[in-house]
Amino acid sequence: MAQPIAFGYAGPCASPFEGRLCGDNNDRGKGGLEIPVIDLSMLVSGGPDEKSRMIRDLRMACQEWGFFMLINHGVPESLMSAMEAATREFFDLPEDEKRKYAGKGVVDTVRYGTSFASGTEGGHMFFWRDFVKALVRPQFHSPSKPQGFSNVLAEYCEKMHVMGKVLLEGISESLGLDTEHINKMMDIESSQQLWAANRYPPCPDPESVMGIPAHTDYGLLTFLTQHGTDGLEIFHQDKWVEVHPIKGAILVNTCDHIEIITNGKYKSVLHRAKVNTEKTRISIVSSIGPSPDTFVRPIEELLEEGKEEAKYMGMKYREYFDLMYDPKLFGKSCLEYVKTITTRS
Ligand SMILES: O=C(O)CCC(=O)C(=O)O
Ligand SMILES: [Fe+2]
Repeated sequence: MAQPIAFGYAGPCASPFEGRLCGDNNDRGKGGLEIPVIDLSMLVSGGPDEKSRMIRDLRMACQEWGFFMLINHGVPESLMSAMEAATREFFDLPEDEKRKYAGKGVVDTVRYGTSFASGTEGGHMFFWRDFVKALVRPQFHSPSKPQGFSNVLAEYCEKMHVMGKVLLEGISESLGLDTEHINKMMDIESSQQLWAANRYPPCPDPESVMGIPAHTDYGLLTFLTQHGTDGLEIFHQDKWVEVHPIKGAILVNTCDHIEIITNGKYKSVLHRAKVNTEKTRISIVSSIGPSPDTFVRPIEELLEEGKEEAKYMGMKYREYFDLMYDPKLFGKSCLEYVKTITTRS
């Protein structure tokens, strides 16, 4: 069934990572559940028992949550702080400086948008945020200001890419596949990697707006940090669950392309960001995806030797992008479209 587009917004990219928009602004139920914690060092340097426990935990986290906190992830705290400081500096640039990146489409390699001025992407009343995004792989792009920003960005994204590859090795193993299966199939060295940051200023009436409405992300995995101010919520067992990450942890969620290649064994999880009355919230997000030319389809080995039907249509990653902006979706998410199309013929 088609998901309604939140707030009637039909333009591209409420979120730079967005694969699906849905829900409304009233579903503010809270769950008191704790999301899983995964220790990446167990995969890299743990003994055989620790490693197999980690893989088992990872499988559970992916199957039951699609969301987890990653600790001992190998991204230095100093680099995470430097990225946060550089991001704040970017948002503090004069508006006309940022407006240079106020493009319109998915092809823009660096893009800025704000809900607080008309004529920029994101410029509509029901979202309460500014964002900036940069495509950092296969080719590296960055805002040229503030000074030093691009160096921090390059180092940060390199570390995130390395971390993402290791995690995808673990995910391959959690599915009973060869360690390198997903990385090879996705041509991860030429991965499309995206970096983005969101700034949500304090809002006098936080119940009437959303920072970002409910959506899924379209890559393979998204990595998110929220720098001391919570606001992220994930949809879990029919409830919105607030996320309160451990200090220094990176939040990971499985995205549309993990759902596609696993033929739905691991799901792309809905999430959204709330705003508050008091504090500006910053979230920094990066995603790892297939290379743009990779033909993505459910992994053959997971279809139980032909017993299970592929539930998702195969296509190149770059075609999925085009599809996200195609009016033929009629408000349906791209993921639903590639899913339902296999049952249409
Ligand atoms: O700010 C957040 O917590 C969520 C951001 C997000 O989901 C996105 O940028 O895709
Ligand atoms: Fe997202």
